[in-house]
Amino acid sequence: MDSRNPNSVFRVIEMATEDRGRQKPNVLVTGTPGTGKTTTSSLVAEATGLRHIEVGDLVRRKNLHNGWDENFDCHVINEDLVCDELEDMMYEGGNIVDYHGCDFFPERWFDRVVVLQTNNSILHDRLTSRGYSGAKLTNNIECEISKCCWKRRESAMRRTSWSHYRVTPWKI
Ligand SMILES: Nc1ncnc2c1ncn2[C@@H]1O[C@H](COP(=O)(O)OP(=O)(O)O)[C@@H](O)[C@H]1O
Repeated sequence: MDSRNPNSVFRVIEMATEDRGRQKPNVLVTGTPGTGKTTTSSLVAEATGLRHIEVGDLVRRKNLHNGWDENFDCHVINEDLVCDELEDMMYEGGNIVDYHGCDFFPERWFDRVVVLQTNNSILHDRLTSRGYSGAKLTNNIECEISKCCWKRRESAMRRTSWSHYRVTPWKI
């Protein structure tokens, strides 16, 4: 998917609105860090008026975590606090939730799940330039190669319709 192309952007939303009775759809955008979730979600949100919820940012701003993981250089997310924080917004509908995991979200929240992937060497460069190294870098690249996010979607969101996109990097 070219995330700057309005046709492919709107296709995701059209498919979501068809699926359930909510007035506005809730879409989960998942994939390994660096695959383009935040970039794509914010473009879709801008084009559609849906609310973009970047879960990592929400966790930092609202302290929805159990401290800092020194090994992986990230917060240890408190899944219960995150779900409590999101529940009312998800009930209302009209959200694009952007997170690399999906297995702790209630499946009833979502009308569509979108899994993003990108080329592994591009992903490696993006994560390196983001400062990832050592186990954190290896872990994420291995996760992408073994399609972890895809598999998690399969087991955690098995009844929800879904799309998989290999995001085409735009030329700079
Ligand atoms: N389609 C794209 N083409 C080129 N660069 C992209 C594309 N999507 C994302 N990027 C770049 O890749 C990097 C990671 O994107 P980001 O949206 O932050 O990924 P994620 O949210 O999955 O961690 C950013 O520097 C972003 O500008």
